[in-house]
Order: sequence, then structure tokens, then C-alpha cells
Amino acid sequence: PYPLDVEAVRADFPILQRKVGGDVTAPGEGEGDTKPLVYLDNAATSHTPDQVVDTIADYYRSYNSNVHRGIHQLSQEASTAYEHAHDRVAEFIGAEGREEVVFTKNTTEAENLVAYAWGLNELGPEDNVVLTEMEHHASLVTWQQIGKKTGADVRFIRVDDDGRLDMDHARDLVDDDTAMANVVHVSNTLGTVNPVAELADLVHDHDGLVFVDGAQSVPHMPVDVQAIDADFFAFSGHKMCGPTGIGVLYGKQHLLEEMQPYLYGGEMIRTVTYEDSEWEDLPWKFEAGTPVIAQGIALHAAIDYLEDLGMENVHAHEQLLAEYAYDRLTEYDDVNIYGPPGDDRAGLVAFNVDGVHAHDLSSILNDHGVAVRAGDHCTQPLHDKLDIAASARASFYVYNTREEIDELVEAVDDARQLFA
Ligand SMILES: Cc1ncc(COP(=O)(O)O)c(CN[C@@H]2CONC2=O)c1O
Repeated sequence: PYPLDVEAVRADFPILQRKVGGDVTAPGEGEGDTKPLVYLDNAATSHTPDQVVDTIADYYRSYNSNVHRGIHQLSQEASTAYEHAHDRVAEFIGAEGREEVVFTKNTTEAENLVAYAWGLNELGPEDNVVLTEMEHHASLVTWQQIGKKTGADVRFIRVDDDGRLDMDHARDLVDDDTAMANVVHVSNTLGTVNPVAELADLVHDHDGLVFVDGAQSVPHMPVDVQAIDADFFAFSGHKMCGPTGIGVLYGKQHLLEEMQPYLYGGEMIRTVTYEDSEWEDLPWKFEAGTPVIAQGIALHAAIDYLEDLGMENVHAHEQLLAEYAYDRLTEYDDVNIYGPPGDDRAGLVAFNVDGVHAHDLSSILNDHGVAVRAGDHCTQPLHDKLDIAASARASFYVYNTREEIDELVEAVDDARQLFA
């Protein structure tokens, strides 16, 4: 049987009934919006099912309160839900427990948390930090700048011509001075799924730490951070049926225990005197101030939603779509797709059409009601390496269909004719 009942899934996302393609008016459908929305920009952000929206509404309507054990009942209810959300995330990614799950605003903040709370204190001129050429700016810029501040040497593992990591080059770059490797699990531009467990083995053999950027893997496939043996792992709720404003930093407990916080204030302290302060237990030590309460509780609901579908089924569904999109787009010899073949990539395809700038292409696709991303997808150095200014990217999720990919291809063909 097909891995997902896509029509049943689509019924959970009212936004998919939107019509678009008219003049942009105030939010929501305006006159002239006549084209059915074909939403293929899920690597940027996913949509939010009713089950998650209802969870957020229910929180604000019936137990909104500040957390961390106020005495009154609402605070108890909100605190319990917020803490259980940490437990649910830990279970979902295979962490030991809530002590290893810090809620952040997004993946970017998770990278910065480790860069400031660990990198600035641990790195020096004798160290090196190993990245890959396909890193997203969230890790690339962060660790590049930490390298400048600390004197650590920042190195980049080469990406070969079919968009895969050059593991021979990785073995050359990683040495006994490698303090950390930062590797994206799934490239948001190439669709490449990197061998993160193999990389972790290599780096651990040299006593280095491994930080995996899982923004494009956790929403789309089963992930077990202990099987990978990642020391740090980050992802965002808005890419996995959750709201914006919630991300997760996973960290091995002993590492988080050793790290000093880099954001100070309420909630993260146990005792404060005029002279000094003591920190709260994990993970609260890294969650200063009033946290992202509704968003954290909504992430719990998003995980429940995805687990009801089954992450293996989500992954299988997306692999079928990726292969179909790859096969259909490569029917045209003036369409260039970046990254590995269709049967060896995650659910996204970045491409260009000869003679058509990606922005013009995405604009024509929008006229057809098809939403894709155009630009460098926060991987500018990778685009420079590919010698392209920008690319268009179609990215899939649980509610997309083969028919929507046919719509994409029809719109691309239309653009080809227009600009040919
Ligand atoms: C691989 C990867 N890492 C980190 C991030 C940063 O996530 P936050 O923005 O939630 O911190 C993204 C977001 N993806 C970008 C966002 O828009 N389009 C993209 O491909 C990503 O794809």
C-alpha cells in the first residue's frame, strides 16, 4: 500500500485549499486568486495541521500561564505541559531524557548557543573546526565567525561533482587538532543525505565533537541521535508541522553540564545573591527568561501528528516524490538539477533552466499557483562553488502529491517556452 493516505493528510491542512495567483492583497484569499495553491516550499517552512493549531488555541484559551512552578493551578498545568514537551522531543529523537533537550527559537539559535557557550571557551589557535561546503549559513557563518574570534582554523570538507561529501577529503581534514565537526545531515540545497554516523566515528577517533544540523532530517525521516552518536544535534519546529519560534538543541548531558550558559536571567538560576548566582538544572540552565511555552507544547502536538503517520512512511512518501520530480524534470535537457540522483536524495530538488534566472522562473511558477523557493537557500558559498547565482528549489512534505509535481513540471515547461 502507498505509505501515506495523502488525501486524509491534506484534510488536516485548510491552507492547502487556498487559491493564489491574483494580486497580492491583505493576507488570505483576494479577488483574482483563482489558481489552486501547489505548495512546494517545505524546506523553508512546512504548514501546520489543525491538530497543532488547535493545541496552540487550547493553550491560550484554557491554561495560559508562566511556567516553572508558580503555585497556582494554571501555572502547574502550563509547567507540566511544557516539561512533558521536552520529554516527548527526547523520546522522538532518541535522547536519554529532557536534560538533553534545550528549547531554542530555531536551529540557528541552537548553533549559536553551542558556539558561544562551548566554542568561545574551548577553541583556540591550535584547534580546527571542520565544516562541509554544503553547510547552511546557520552553522557556516556561526562557526566561521567563532573561528575568527578564537583563532581556530575553519576547514571545509569538499562536495564532489554529484553533490556528495568527499569522505577521503574528510579523512585528510580531520586530525587530532579537530575540536569539532559541524555537518548538515540533509543538505537543504542538494538533497544529499550525509553519512553523519560515519563522520562521527571519524571525528570521535580524534577526540573531537560532532554537531549535526538536523533541520532537514528530523522532519522527514526517523532520527536517532544516539545511533548517530552526535554530541550536539539541532532542528526547528516550523519545518515539521510545528509553529515558528521553537527549535531544539540536543546535547549529551555531560557536555551540557560542563557548559556555562550564555544567556542569563530568570528561570535559568537556582539561587542569586548580589555577589553571584547558581544555575538551574538541565535543560532549564539554557532557557533564560520566559520560554517559548505555547510553541513548545505545539511541538509536542506536531511530533504526535508525525508519529501517527509514521516517520518511515513520511520518508518513503518523500522519496517517491523526489524520484518522480527528478525523473520528470530531467526529461528536459535544459533543466539542470543539483545534487545526487533521484533515488539517493531527500525530498527536495534544486534546479535551474538554461537562460532563465531562478527568480523569473519562480515568478512564473507563482503565476501557475506553484510555490517554490528561489535564491541561494542560505548556502551562498555552495552556489558560488556551483558557479550559479541562484537556484529554484521544490521541496516536498506529507501533503504533496505526484499530481502537484506534474503541475510544477507543466509550469517549468511553460517558463522554458516563454524564455527559450
Ligand atoms: C539545513 C538547514 N539548517 C539550518 C536552517 C535554519 O533553520 P531556522 O531558520 O529555523 O533557524 C535551515 C532552514 N532552511 C532554510 C530557511 O528557508 N529556506 C531554507 O532552506 C536549514 O535548511
